[in-house]
Amino acid sequence: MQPDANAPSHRLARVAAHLNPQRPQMEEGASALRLVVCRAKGGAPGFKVAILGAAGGIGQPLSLLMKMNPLVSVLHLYDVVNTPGVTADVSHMDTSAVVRGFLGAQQLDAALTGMDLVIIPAGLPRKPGMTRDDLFNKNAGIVRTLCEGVARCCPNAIVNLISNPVNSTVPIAAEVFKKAGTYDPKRLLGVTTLDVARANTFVAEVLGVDPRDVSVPVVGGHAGITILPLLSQVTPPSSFTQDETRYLTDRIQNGGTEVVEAKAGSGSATLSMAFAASKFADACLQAMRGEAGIVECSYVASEVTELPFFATKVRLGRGGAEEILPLGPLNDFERAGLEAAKKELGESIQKGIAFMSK
Ligand SMILES: NC(=O)C1=CN([C@@H]2O[C@H](COP(=O)(O)OP(=O)(O)OC[C@H]3O[C@@H](n4cnc5c(N)ncnc54)[C@H](O)[C@@H]3O)[C@@H](O)[C@H]2O)C=CC1
Ligand SMILES: O=C([O-])CC(=O)C(=O)O
Repeated sequence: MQPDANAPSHRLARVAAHLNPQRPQMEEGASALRLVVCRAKGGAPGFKVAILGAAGGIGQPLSLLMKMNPLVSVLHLYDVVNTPGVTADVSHMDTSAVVRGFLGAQQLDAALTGMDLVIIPAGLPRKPGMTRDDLFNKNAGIVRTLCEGVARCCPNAIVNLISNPVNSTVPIAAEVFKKAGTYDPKRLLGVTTLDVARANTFVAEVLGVDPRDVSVPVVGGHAGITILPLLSQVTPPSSFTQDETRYLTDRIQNGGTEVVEAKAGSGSATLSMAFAASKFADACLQAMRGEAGIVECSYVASEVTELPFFATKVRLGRGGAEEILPLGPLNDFERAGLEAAKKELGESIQKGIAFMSK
């Protein structure tokens, strides 16, 4: 007969295991331990999600938002600093996900083992005057190390990669997974949802409508002119003057810089990014659960252009980006933008691939 983990004799042991899940021993017997592990591993319905860089500007509000997501049963928070505090704090929210913290490189594997979805906002943010590419030297190595951990410990997980420069870090992650023999292009998704959120917001402002009623496809990549909003494909169908098109395109392409300058040296977008990352992760989780018809923009391995990676709308499914949707009809302004975007994007992709062949 199964022992009852809720029996008074076992209750405190179960709580203790939650407080310190790395604890190798349980005082109250192995049978209770098995039950605890069963529940903590997702005995409750839901997915196991890890956030790498969880103590950062994005990581903290993203941890909060993922703790609120009913599709999450287990939430692992990993960083090289401050995870005990963030974990203690978030774990007091009375939502169902079980939260565990992991600190430092020696706990990376424990953080990743068994995860279904890994969200990566680890790495340096910009300061005024920097481009995203200026982050390459620091963040390329961080992304490589973390993705090596994913390949080792949860090779079937879906990865949502946020760390900049996304145009190069996604190709780096792909090379890591190829080297490890675990690469499935469908499972590696660069997060460009903030570009879409900004596009929806700025277009709604111009149209004088609620941003929740607006949907703007944003394609290409995630830096400057590689961010290409397709204003000709806005829903609800809308037309814009030339001035409006130039204003909107420029504002969407430079939305990140707008925040970096406003924060004046204290970082880049964190709150809107956590919101966007949580929206994208939720879309992935819903698709992983079998929900049909979920379409989001994402920077993925793609054959839509001659470049190996490109952001377009993708249809999400149980296995990640199951269908890459075409660009659709572009107007002259967008076609010119596409050519400029492809040139810069191609160089950023090559830089990522070259980093991994050193
Ligand atoms: N894809 C997108 O749309 C966006 C991407 N970003 C990027 O997200 C990244 C994070 O931004 P913030 O959270 O504002 O920066 P932050 O500096 O506030 O936080 C980064 C966190 O990463 C951690 N970290 C550093 N090395 C690590 C490692 N090896 N393993 C695990 N954690 C590590 C740091 O300890 C820190 O807690 C930046 O690269 C930024 O450019 C930011 C906004 C939007
Ligand atoms: O601009 C930055 O450095 C951060 C980012 O990617 C964004 O806000 O879109």
